[in-house]
Amino acid sequence: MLLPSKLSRPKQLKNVVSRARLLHHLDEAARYQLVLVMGPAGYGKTTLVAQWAEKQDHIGWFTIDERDNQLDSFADYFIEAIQKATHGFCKRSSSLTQKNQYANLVGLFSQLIVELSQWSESVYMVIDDYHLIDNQYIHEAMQFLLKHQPDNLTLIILSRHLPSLGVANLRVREQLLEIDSQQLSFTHEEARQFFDYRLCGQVANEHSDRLCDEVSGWVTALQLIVISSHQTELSDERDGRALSGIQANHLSSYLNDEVLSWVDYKTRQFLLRCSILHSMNHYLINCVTEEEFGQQLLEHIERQGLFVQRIDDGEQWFCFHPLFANFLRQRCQWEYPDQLPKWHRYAAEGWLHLGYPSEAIYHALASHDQALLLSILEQYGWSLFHQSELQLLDKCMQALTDEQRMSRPSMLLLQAWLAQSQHRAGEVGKLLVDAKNHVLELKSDRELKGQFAAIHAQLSVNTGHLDEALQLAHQALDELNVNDYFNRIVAISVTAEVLHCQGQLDKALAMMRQCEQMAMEHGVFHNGLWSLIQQSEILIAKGMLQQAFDVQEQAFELIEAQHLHQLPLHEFVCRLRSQLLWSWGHLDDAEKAARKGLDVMTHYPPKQQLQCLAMLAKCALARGDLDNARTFLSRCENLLNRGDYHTDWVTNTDKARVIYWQMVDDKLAAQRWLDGNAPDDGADNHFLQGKWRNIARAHILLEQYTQAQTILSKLNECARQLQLTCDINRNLLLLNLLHDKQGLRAQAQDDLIEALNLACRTGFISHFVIEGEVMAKQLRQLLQLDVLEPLAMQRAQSILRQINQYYRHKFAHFDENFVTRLLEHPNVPELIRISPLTQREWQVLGLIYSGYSNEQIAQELNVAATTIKTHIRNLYQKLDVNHRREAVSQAHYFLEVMGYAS
Ligand SMILES: Nc1ncnc2c1ncn2[C@@H]1O[C@H](COP(=O)(O)OP(=O)(O)OP(=O)(O)O)[C@@H](O)[C@H]1O
Repeated sequence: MLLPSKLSRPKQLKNVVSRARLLHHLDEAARYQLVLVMGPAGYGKTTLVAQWAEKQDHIGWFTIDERDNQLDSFADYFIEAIQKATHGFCKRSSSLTQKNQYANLVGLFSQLIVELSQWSESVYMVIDDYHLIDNQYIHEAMQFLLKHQPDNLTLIILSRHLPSLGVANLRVREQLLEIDSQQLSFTHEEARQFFDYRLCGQVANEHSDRLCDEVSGWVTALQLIVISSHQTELSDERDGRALSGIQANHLSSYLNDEVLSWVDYKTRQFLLRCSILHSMNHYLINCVTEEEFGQQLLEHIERQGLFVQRIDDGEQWFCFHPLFANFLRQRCQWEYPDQLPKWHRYAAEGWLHLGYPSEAIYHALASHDQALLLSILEQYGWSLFHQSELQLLDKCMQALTDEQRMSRPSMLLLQAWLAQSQHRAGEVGKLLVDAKNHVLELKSDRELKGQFAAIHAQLSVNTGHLDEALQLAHQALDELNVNDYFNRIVAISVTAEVLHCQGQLDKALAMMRQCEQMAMEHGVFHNGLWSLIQQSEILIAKGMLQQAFDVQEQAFELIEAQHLHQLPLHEFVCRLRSQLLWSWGHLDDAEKAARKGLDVMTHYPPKQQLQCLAMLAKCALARGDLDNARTFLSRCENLLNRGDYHTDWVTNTDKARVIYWQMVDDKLAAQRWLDGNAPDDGADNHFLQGKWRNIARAHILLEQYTQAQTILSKLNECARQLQLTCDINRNLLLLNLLHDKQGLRAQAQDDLIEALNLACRTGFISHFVIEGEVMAKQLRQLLQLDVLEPLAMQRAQSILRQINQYYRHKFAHFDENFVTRLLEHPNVPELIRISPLTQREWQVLGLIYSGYSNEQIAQELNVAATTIKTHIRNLYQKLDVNHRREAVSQAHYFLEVMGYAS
């Protein structure tokens, strides 16, 4: 009695993803003798072929189980499937099987071949799960069939591993069509569709793509993700992130039942041991498994469809499917906890032999063999540092004891540089004290003293101790070996930084270029990147923004070429790029660069996000988007309260805060901030200039004009003396604000004209835009007076355009906050309080005041012109005015009452 289910193709599930690229491939099947669809468990073989089979007329289907290793069972099902495909045409073969009248399978197939060759149509015979066949007679009979089969027959075999069917020969004769696991893997597009069908569009595309990559396109894993998401009852707030974890027990049971329980003891041991390797070649396999023929065993495993993937064209390197590897590693941990350290040690030694220290370290850490770890670090620690393996090295340091580190000055130095490169200044200071107290050689070993002096110099310049930094840098250069390029470059670069801070920009720039050249020549790319960053800063200070942009490009290229993406310095470049783009008014791109900086910092403590968050706040401010600016600034303030920062970091953040307070007229916050701010002496560099400017802006907001005037005059004098062009440009804008507030129109106008002329060199836009309507009003006047040079005029027009685009209608004067305060003001007419304008009407009033026509207002607010007319009619009524001019003067009055218009 034959089971019908084994003879019919599986019913298609609902919502099957149609895989056109593979179906198209299968459409070629008739031209081949054999189609082999091969891939590990659950890769979608059956579903694919069943989907294709749906449209075929003459197709037989035979799903194998273990019992079909018996010849008569195999024969019965095979012939019956052919009968179904040919509508009972092969009567003789069928009768032979029914009566069991054939000597052997080859004999039966001979008869079948004769009968089939008389059938006029193409016929397909699908055999699913062929990997379950281990009877050699069946393989031989199948080979016989393949050799003699008539042209109209195509066998389609689905198997988890390579069947013993003489496939190589068919391949050479171009009689084999293959679909392998790589082709069967779901593409991003297919995975998106898969999730769409099952979770109704709840998974964002990027998330679906990431999941697809994580499971290497293995559809069963995608299925398990969906099942897990149902079971964790995410229905209400089902979101992509919650789907990330496949329930481990589902996956384990699947892999255990479908894969591991089928393999023999030796293979199982081999798999478990190899699983500790994230990638492997024959040498590593032999090391870890202590087998001589590891590679052959692995290839055997690959043929069995045990989730082994080749990862290079040279076919030397393999890895397990990531989920299978995790599963095996977990098993290994449970079953062989005592053996694991030893196996990891073998792996570490193997990787070292092959010259891959970072892989070796990973295994040395897992083996808990500190002696091994130390010896690897002593040999390769510095080269790994220069290759930016900072996090791995940090882990190593944590794994060593204090004594182990103290007794080796080079370890201590390495640890200090690790902390330095990741902005952990406090830790660097502590390590330097430890070195001084505990490292005996430090007193006598000149070279070592020089190395410690170099890092100490770097720490000193970062913490603003310029004299000390300079003295230490000189000491280092004096004591260091001439070949110690890394430390010599540090010492020179510190000297250049000091010069930069002292305002000696040309000298600083030349020295930084020298550092860059040395760094590139000797392959110390961190330092190369650092000197590019510094050059960019100096060029910006000199007002040469385009050159700074080009240097930043070089920095990005270096990051790309030397894979420095994870380095905190990468964030520095992104942030500088963001600042520059912000200055030029390219706010979308500035925002993108800042977000990229945040991405770089994902793996570092949140503290280090401060600068990029401040940049995002500045982008929001330039757009007049106060809500968003507030959100970013709150995050900044949380971070500021939690740690100490470099002055520059605080200054940049404070800049955004003070501008925000100016925009929302928060005098209290400004006063509080001013009270807690102890200013430094001098303003020889852009850090200090920026710090003073923040203070001056706060004074202006608080109407303490004399203090502001004193600060700004000094700042500008110093900036002019040192030719800090960008700072002069910024100072002029603040002077303009101050003079405007003081009613000193002529002076304000002179400041603005000079600022605009300078902006033709610096390219500044946003510095003007953030001053909002006060700036717009003055620019309009200047344009009307026609006193600007052509280039300055163009700049003024672009600034005006941006203020109009981002800012004017959202201008703080007419936002909700402003209106609330206005209505509380005693000088506001009673009529406005009794029948106040709606928020929209205030907005329209703001635009009328800013000189917009009705059509322009309609465009700006994206409504019909007739709607605007209604708003205007209503607001005229509420303000008790009869025409536009009166409305403008009423608006002007409100602004005046609140201290804005002059
Ligand atoms: N095109 C598809 N669309 C949607 N789901 C699919 C698709 N292909 C496969 N699946 C899902 O993946 C699971 C495994 O697929 P399938 O049984 O076809 O794999 P297989 O490679 O034949 O597995 P085995 O090695 O166990 O025979 C199926 O249960 C199905 O839910």
